[in-house]
Amino acid sequence: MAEYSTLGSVAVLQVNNPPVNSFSHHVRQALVDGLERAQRDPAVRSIVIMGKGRTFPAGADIREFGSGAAVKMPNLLMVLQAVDTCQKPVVSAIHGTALGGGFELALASHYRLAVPSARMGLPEVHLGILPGAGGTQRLPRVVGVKTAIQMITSGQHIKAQQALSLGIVDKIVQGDLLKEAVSFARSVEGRPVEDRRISQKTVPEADKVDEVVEAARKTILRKARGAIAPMTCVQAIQASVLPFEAGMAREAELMAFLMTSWQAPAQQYAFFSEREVRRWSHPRDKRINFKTAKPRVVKSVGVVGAGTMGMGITINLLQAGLKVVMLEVNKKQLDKAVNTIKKTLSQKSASQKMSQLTTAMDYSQLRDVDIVIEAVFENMRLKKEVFRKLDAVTKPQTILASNTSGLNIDEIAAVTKRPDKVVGTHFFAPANVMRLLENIYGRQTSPETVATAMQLGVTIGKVGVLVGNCPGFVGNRMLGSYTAEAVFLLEEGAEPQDVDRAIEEFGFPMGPFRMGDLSGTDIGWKGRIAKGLTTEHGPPPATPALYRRGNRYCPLPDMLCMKGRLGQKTGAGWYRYEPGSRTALPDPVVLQMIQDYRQEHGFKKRTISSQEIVERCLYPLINEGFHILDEGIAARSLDIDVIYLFGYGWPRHTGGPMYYAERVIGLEKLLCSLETYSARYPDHAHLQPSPLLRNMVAKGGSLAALGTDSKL
Ligand SMILES: CC(C)(COP(=O)(O)OP(=O)(O)OC[C@H]1O[C@@H](n2cnc3c(N)ncnc32)[C@H](O)[C@@H]1OP(=O)(O)O)[C@@H](O)C(=O)NCCC(=O)NCCSC(=O)C[C@@H](O)CCCCCCCCCCCCC(=O)O
Ligand SMILES: NC(=O)c1ccc[n+]([C@@H]2O[C@H](COP(=O)([O-])OP(=O)(O)OC[C@H]3O[C@@H](n4cnc5c(N)ncnc54)[C@H](O)[C@@H]3O)[C@@H](O)[C@H]2O)c1
Repeated sequence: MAEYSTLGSVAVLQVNNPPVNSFSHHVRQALVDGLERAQRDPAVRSIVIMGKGRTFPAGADIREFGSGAAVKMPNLLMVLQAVDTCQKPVVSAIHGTALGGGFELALASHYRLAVPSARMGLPEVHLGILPGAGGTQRLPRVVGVKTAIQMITSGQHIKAQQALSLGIVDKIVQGDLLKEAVSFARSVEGRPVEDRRISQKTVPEADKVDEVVEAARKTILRKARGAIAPMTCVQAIQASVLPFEAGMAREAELMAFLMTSWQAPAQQYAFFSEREVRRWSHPRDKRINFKTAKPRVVKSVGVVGAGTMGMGITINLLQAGLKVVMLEVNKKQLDKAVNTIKKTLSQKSASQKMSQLTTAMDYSQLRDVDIVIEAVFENMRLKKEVFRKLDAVTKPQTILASNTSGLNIDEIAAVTKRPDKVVGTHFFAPANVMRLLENIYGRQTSPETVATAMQLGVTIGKVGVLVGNCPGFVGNRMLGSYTAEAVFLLEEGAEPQDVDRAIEEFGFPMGPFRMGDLSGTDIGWKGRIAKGLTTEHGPPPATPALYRRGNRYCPLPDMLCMKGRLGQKTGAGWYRYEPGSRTALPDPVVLQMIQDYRQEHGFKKRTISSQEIVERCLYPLINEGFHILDEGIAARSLDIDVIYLFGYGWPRHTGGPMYYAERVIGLEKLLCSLETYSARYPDHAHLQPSPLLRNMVAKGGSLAALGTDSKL
């Protein structure tokens, strides 16, 4: 609702709809009623609108979309029209976050005040829509088309001070917001409101709009990669040079187009799923769930191994204000890590944050930490050795976590006397940037240990997802079938750039081969050597070239590594790189290597369409997701989607692999395609449809109903 009160001549409308004061139908109704009442009351000479509790309204109530409630009268457009055309000055007083429709309400008001900590913006693009309550028409009238495009297509929040410099906010007020807003409202009473209406202004430098739009179009099309909302936002902004009513009509038309697209519900699902993963639970052990399991307090963390991951994890922990003891066996590496950490921490707080860091080469220095995160080489023998040491030196209550990318957590836990306190905390590179934290419980991990790992994720600003233990866990296990199929496509005729292009057009920031070059082609190679699938010099003796343990195997990635082509770090991988450049250039050497290989093994080169590339790479990945759900490794399909959205660059506008499978491809079609491909390639095990997928197609039922994500 919106609470109505008066303070002398000022009517105050306080939106009260926790948690974020979104514009649910009852709020809209109360605002319209409140405005009418204030208009009617001769004693009222000005109006203040603000949010109660933590924030100014954060926009439309997203849960109303698709339910019919968003269009129930009065809709948000009508509320804002009432504000804009009000004959008495309306002042929006902003604290917290004025987002989407909330910010649009502020723009429809005649004056805007903000506290210094307030932030504002139009993040609708992340929900697959546009600011459809006049945001695309009013914002350019204040800041110009260029800045409006930048703000709206990025969805970025700006701070109060920046809003002031852009002319969005009239004044930043210190102290009590209500008191300040009422005093400001009194000061403008009796002044004409006509020239305060943004809707009546014209867009600055309107004659340059087409030029600005054309420049923006190129960048956006390159960045948006299949998402339709960003460019549609630009089209709406372009219409802001028209008379206001005509621009609003264009905005409404484009909003309707987006609202009825398949991408908007996918992005809204992604928004809620990101939040839903906080309500984690073990699919079978009732004690392990977010409601009852209590975390231990973590103030200090040990990080073992100061390589790529240990360094990133340490930066992340320091940024969150935690104390860190970083241990490394190699002194040179330790010094290098300290230097990198210092450089990465922001100048302003570097020295304070660095004072929280202790470096160590002796394990006994870890004795007092609350949790240790191990990030040494991916080698089971070494991990066991490290965990034995950690078990011996740390306090009995210290939690021992491993950042392994996929080794068995139970096997690691078994070498300690505290298997209940052992957990997987799988960070993604670069660990201080990537938002995902895949937390893995083992057979004996206690509820308290799981809760502590999940809470640590919250403390350090990660999106934490809880999963079970299996080789590769959820993310890397699914990725295995994707990368395997990508190299099979090379055998048949595709070139690395064909595969990458198709996957990037689908929406990934990078295809599998460019990605491989970035992370280092030797990561997978070392893993395959450790598993005995290959050796540094080729296949193990007496091994058929194209099979391993009865499964189809493509040795091309091993051959690449044997040539010393380890990716960007060696200047050559699947592509070649000019010195100092990260641009992937197709390399005739690699293409010849692939061609020779095809000839040697009797593969006939054929042209492979982008559609086949996408299906052959993504369908087995999704199929593995079904196996994972079937085994209870992921509790819900949304957990898998969030892992892929935040850890693997899966395009957000498709909702994530499982959402995409069910709502965009359709399970029946997915099954049918997998059946076709597995009939064509009977020895590609990952193309065999999962029993769960078959079952769901046969019996019906939704992915959401398998888990607890019934709210979505
Ligand atoms: C606000 C935040 C920054 C707060 O972050 P914080 O981390 O503090 O908290 P959480 O993110 O955890 O959120 C807490 C809690 O609140 C839920 N929530 C947040 N925002 C909303 C919201 N806007 N609506 C509903 N629920 C919300 C969140 O899910 C959490 O609850 P949970 O149970 O999940 O844990 C941060 O939350 C944030 O960034 N929020 C989103 C802000 C945003 O994106 N705002 C824009 C919303 S869209 C909008 O405003 C559209 C308008 O521009 C235009 C509307 C025009 C309408 C025109 C007429 C109708 C035409 C439409 C046709 C419809 C078709 C149809 O329906 O059929
Ligand atoms: N690099 C990635 O992209 C990535 C992503 C996710 C997870 N991981 C996992 O993180 C772990 C670390 O990977 P990385 O890429 O940071 O490796 P890295 O080779 O960059 O660093 C490992 C560090 O561990 C140190 N070390 C070795 N033995 C040690 C010991 N006994 N005690 C203390 N330090 C020791 C090494 O000197 C080295 O600096 C691995 O398990 C890996 O699978 C890596």
